[in-house]
Amino acid sequence: MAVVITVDGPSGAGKGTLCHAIAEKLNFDFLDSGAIYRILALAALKKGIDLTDENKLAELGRHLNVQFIPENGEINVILDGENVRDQIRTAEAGQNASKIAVYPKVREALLQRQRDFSSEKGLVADGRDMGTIVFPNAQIKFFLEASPEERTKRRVKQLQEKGFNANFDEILAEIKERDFRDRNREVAPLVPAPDAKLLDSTNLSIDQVIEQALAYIKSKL
Ligand SMILES: Nc1ncnc2c1ncn2[C@@H]1O[C@H](COP(=O)(O)OP(=O)(O)OP(=O)(O)O)[C@@H](O)[C@H]1O
Ligand SMILES: Nc1ccn([C@@H]2O[C@H](COP(=O)(O)O)[C@@H](O)[C@H]2O)c(=O)n1
Repeated sequence: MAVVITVDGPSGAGKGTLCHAIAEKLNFDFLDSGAIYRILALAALKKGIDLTDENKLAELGRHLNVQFIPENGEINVILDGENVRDQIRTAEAGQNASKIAVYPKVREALLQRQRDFSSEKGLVADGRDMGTIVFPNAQIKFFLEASPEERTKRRVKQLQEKGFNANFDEILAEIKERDFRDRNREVAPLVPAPDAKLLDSTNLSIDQVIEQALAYIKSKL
């Protein structure tokens, strides 16, 4: 049976960083499920669909014309022929993704698209409901946490390194708002799967998180 490793947790906990490291180490495929919600929100705005129109969003989600094309270590995201890789990475795109992610019909419309990433090669899946809803039978599950303040510090650093201005208080408020929405929605809220290994990265370096995760994977596989 194809191996699936899930990594769920709040924004900025380090899920993407950990998933890339696991995928590289084990030569697994990688699913960035958050990108799919970001793409759908962007596609809706481009088509003039209101981000509160659940039925139209779900319809668009079922027919989303998107390809992920690797190039020079990056993944280009081609939506209706346009590379939207950078457009989906803004803070606004993250907030819009989290707004449409509350709708059950939207989540249902995107479910199979995410499951289709499962492959014989093995898959590491990054998201909010990977271990609870999308891949409930995954062999290995992680729930990666960090305090909101630490996650804000990381985001500020990340933005400053890219040459953007970053205000700590504003980013902390955005992170808390997104956390609240993700943890309290009625469908597929952000919660650890009962069988997930909890990792708190607040006081761990990237290398320490990767080391602990790989040791756990080795003990399970
Ligand atoms: N343990 C860590 N210590 C310090 N910085 C970290 C750690 N883990 C990740 N980072 C840094 O924090 C930032 C956010 O990490 P990452 O993008 O992996 O988080 P994420 O959980 O995938 O966030 P999102 O869900 O919003 O995509 C990156 O700049 C990354 O290098
Ligand atoms: N499995 C998932 C993944 C993401 N979301 C929602 O999308 C937002 C953006 O996710 P990022 O990981 O790219 O930051 C996120 O805040 C969630 O609302 C989701 O619901 N389920």
